[in-house]
Amino acid sequence: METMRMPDAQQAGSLLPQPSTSQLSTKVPNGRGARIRPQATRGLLRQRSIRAVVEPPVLPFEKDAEHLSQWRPESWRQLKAYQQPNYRDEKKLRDAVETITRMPPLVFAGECRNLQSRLAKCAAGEAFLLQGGDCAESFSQFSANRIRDSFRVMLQMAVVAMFGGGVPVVKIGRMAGQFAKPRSADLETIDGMELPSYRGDIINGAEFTESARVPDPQRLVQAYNQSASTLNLLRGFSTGGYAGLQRVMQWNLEFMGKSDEGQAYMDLAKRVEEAIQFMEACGLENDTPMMTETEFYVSHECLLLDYEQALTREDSTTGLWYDCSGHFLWCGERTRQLDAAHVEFMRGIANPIGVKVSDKMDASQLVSLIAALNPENTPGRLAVIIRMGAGKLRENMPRLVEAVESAGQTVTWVCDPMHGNTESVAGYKTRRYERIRQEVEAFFDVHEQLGTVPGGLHLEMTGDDVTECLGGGSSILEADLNSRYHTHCDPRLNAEQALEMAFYVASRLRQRKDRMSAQGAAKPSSPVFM
Ligand SMILES: O=C[C@H](O)[C@H](O)COP(=O)(O)O
Ligand SMILES: C=C(OP(=O)(O)O)C(=O)O
Ligand SMILES: [Mn+2]
Repeated sequence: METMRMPDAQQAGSLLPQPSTSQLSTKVPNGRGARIRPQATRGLLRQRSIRAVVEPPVLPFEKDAEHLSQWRPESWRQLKAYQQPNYRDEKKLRDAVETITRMPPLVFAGECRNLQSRLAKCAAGEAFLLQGGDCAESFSQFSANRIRDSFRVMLQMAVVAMFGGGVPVVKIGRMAGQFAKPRSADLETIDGMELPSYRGDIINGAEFTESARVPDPQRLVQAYNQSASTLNLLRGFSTGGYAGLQRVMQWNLEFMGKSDEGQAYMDLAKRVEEAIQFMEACGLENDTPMMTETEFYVSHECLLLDYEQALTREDSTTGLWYDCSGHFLWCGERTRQLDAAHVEFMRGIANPIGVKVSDKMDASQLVSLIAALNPENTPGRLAVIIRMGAGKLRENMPRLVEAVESAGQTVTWVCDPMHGNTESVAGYKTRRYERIRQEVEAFFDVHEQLGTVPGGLHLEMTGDDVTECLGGGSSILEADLNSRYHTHCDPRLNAEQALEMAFYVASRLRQRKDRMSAQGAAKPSSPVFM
């Protein structure tokens, strides 16, 4: 049986920067490493005889096998870690980290490997990733019903995209760990009063009081416990019958039945049900896992490195390190510096990972970052999550995609249409559905023009009937924002808006599939997962 080895308790618990050791022998005294070219990428360029449009990447630290073998869960401590809290009480932090270090992993290495193979299919255009959930999970809004409702909308969206678009959908929740938030500003001012910014419930409280905003290490343990409960319920829903395809009609949420999206969903679900009945008449066994279960993975931003280190365990089967806080971790736009702590941590974990990329990224920088995070160029290992804003994507994404393609790098291209489209309206942080849809449209258009693969969609969304994003079929107006604005950080699509987006994505996936079939290039999708 597969087991996970915990990092040495003393090392994991040691919160002080480790003294320079042989681990990072290529480091030069100023903290930046020797600048050499990555072996893996050079080899690839030779093998595939692809001419790079950018100079081969130059990395701040060596990426050879020896260096990777010297990586430790605490190696990041030697580099600058952005967006970390300043804990006042080191001892309390050490205790909290030690508590989590002794806790069981939340996910297993084998699950992460399965997900990676699914994501490789997304990179190849044989499946599509749907990743969604809260901007910030919270302690106060933690409830079984909320988890169920978000899960249920994800199931509905997946059915729409699969039946409408004709491709398998890989589902990943921003759930069971999505607590830590990077912020643009360290301080927040309200009515002349200045306090430290809210950084997510794993760090401090959202209430605008001095005491709530003090980072509290005990919150790490609470976040771990809540993640464990959330994951437990999600595993129950996924495998206990709730997610069985025969229940496709029953997933419609109460309040959606009356809306246009709810009706469109019911029409589609009816057709799915008929198709299942037809297949049953043909002899399909309806009690196989394919019909009664679903695969559902969890993810969050790999931001709070004390927490991530404490859950990083060595997999006894492969000897690789997995961050067992979630199946998939991503590096945020604000913490993706090549020479800093988050990239150092993430390059050493074997989970499938992602990196957020805005229009600020330049092409050679991206090629270097990809080489650092995926030196073996393993399909499914790395998702590049583009978040540029509807206006900027058409102008800025092509040069990035072209550079990565020319370098022979395989990534899963994912669209986050949320974070580049945030605006402030009537004192609320909001996003317009139309802008979000336009960014998704631009993402599909650019891939179509370049002949590359739109691999997935990353949304901030909820199963609740919130009024946080404007527009969509449900026509949320500016005056509605204060009615059900519940998010602790960024505005989310509500269930109707999310479903509407799924119909749009399905239409683009269908067009793509038809185009590929007409060119004789479509590969049969393997229906091994839903
Ligand atoms: O979720 C992402 C970020 O944490 C969030 O967009 C930051 O918001 P801010 O710009 O208000 O700090
Ligand atoms: C912080 C987030 O995104 P980004 O890093 O793209 O701003 C997020 O996904 O919540
Ligand atoms: Mn967000």
